[in-house]
Amino acid sequence: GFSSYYEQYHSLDEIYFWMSQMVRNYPSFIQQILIGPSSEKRLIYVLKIFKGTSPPKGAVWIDCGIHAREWVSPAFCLWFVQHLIGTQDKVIADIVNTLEIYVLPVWNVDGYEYTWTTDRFWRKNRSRNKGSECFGTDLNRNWDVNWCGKGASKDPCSQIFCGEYPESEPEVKAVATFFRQRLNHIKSYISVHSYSQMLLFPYSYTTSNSRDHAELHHVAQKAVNVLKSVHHTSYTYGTSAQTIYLSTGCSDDWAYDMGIKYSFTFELRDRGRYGFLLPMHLIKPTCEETTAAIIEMLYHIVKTV
Ligand SMILES: NCCCCC[C@@H](C[SeH])C(=O)O
Ligand SMILES: [Zn+2]
Ligand SMILES: [Zn+2]
Repeated sequence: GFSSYYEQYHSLDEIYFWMSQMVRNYPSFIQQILIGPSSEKRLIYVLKIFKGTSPPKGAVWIDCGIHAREWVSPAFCLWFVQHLIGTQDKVIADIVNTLEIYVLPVWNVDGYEYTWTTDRFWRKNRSRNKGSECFGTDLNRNWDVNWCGKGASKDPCSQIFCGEYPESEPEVKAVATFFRQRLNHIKSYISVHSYSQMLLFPYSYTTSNSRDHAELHHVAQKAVNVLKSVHHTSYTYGTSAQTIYLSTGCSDDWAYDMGIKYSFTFELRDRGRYGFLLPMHLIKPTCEETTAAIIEMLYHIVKTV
């Protein structure tokens, strides 16, 4: 049937144009924030969405496209922004009138472009590695939290190369700086990946539970139940190390240890039938169920501020 703009994958240039159009069409609700350059000097933009008339009580952060080949992730961020702006839903109104929503539609801009031009299965960024023919660092292993321990690699040719040192990558430095400038303002960190159908929360670097395990487990359980109610999609959920694998230098563990309690990572559809090549016709159901889950989480969070 008719496939709208939001049921297709879009190139980096199309997404830059989309961002400029959203800011032009909704200047009172959406602002574009330049957070820094990528290693190939492309620009990384965050959209800030807020509809409140009184000052916000806090902010939440959602990033997409940290891993280049996970195309449904940026597709979700575009869908989610459109949904926040386009619906009159009371729950959403409550959220966007109370919290600022920061959305980073494509984090790994160089890698994403590379998957459109050269290698559909590229994961890392495209920075040069000294003394190696291999390019790229895994932006989800480059954070200053148990950096380069188990579940990361010091081999520049590895898909999980941790980088030369913590925050060595401009894409990571840009987001880390953004967070350090807003630490007590940002209440939640949500990172959107694919694929596996999982909702994960700290820790990745240890199988131990965090001090907020009970609450994070409760929020994840409710979110997964809401997600399932939309199209019967089953998700597993739990701490990363207990649910998927041990990994160090991850963005969500870093955010949590910086004091951002509500720190989550989504692995969207599917479970391997299509994997990273999720067909266009599955973008809509995937985004509908994920939006419902995240709205449920934000509704929980907005009641705590
Ligand atoms: N700490 C992040 C949750 C566990 C790993 C997530 C996946 C997404 Se592709 C990874 O970065 O390997
Ligand atoms: Zn990923
Ligand atoms: Zn993944």
